Amino acid sequence: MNDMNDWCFACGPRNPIGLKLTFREENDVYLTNFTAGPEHQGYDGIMHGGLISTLLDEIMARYLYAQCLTAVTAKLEVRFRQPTPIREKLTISGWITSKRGKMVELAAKITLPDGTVTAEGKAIVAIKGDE
Ligand SMILES: CCCCCCCCCCCC(=O)SCCNC(=O)CCNC(=O)[C@H](O)C(C)(C)COP(=O)(O)OP(=O)(O)OC[C@H]1O[C@@H](n2cnc3c(N)ncnc32)[C@H](O)[C@@H]1OP(=O)(O)O
Repeated sequence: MNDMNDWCFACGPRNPIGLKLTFREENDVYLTNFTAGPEHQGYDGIMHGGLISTLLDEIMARYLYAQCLTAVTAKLEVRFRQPTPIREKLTISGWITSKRGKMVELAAKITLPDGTVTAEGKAIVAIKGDE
């Protein structure tokens, strides 16, 4: 882990075009909030699917980083359940579902203020050694 991690697109405080996510943990669930703007949309008013995937990827892989593990996403699956609107406060949550050696399986979701789930993710995240 080094200072260049400060440039992480999703959470790096130094990245001028990054999302600058900040995180918290509650009852073994890792959480962040994000409100997308027009610069994050694909179709008018709808968040770009690639960035939705980024939010889900980040909440899962970074949960392990927060546990002082160097972790990289080995597989990411996204289910876009319904359009994710811009200008609404999103809650992104992630949690561990199983561990198999150095591979950790996690799940995640994006929720609107009214509780609607717009997207779900599953990931296999690999714990890297000190090599
Ligand atoms: C403020 C600062 C913040 C700092 C920022 C912190 C947050 C960052 C969050 C961003 C997260 C990302 O996007 S990370 C960036 C995107 N991801 C990457 O770049 C990862 C690229 N891929 C890799 O490096 C590699 O493929 C690995 C490490 C994932 C796996 O390679 P490896 O270690 O050589 O392992 P390998 O021999 O291939 O496989 C070992 C065993 O794992 C299994 N295995 C391997 N891959 C998979 C897979 N996808 N799904 C299932 N199983 C798999 C194999 O079957 C094998 O089992 P067996 O047959 O032996 O039983």
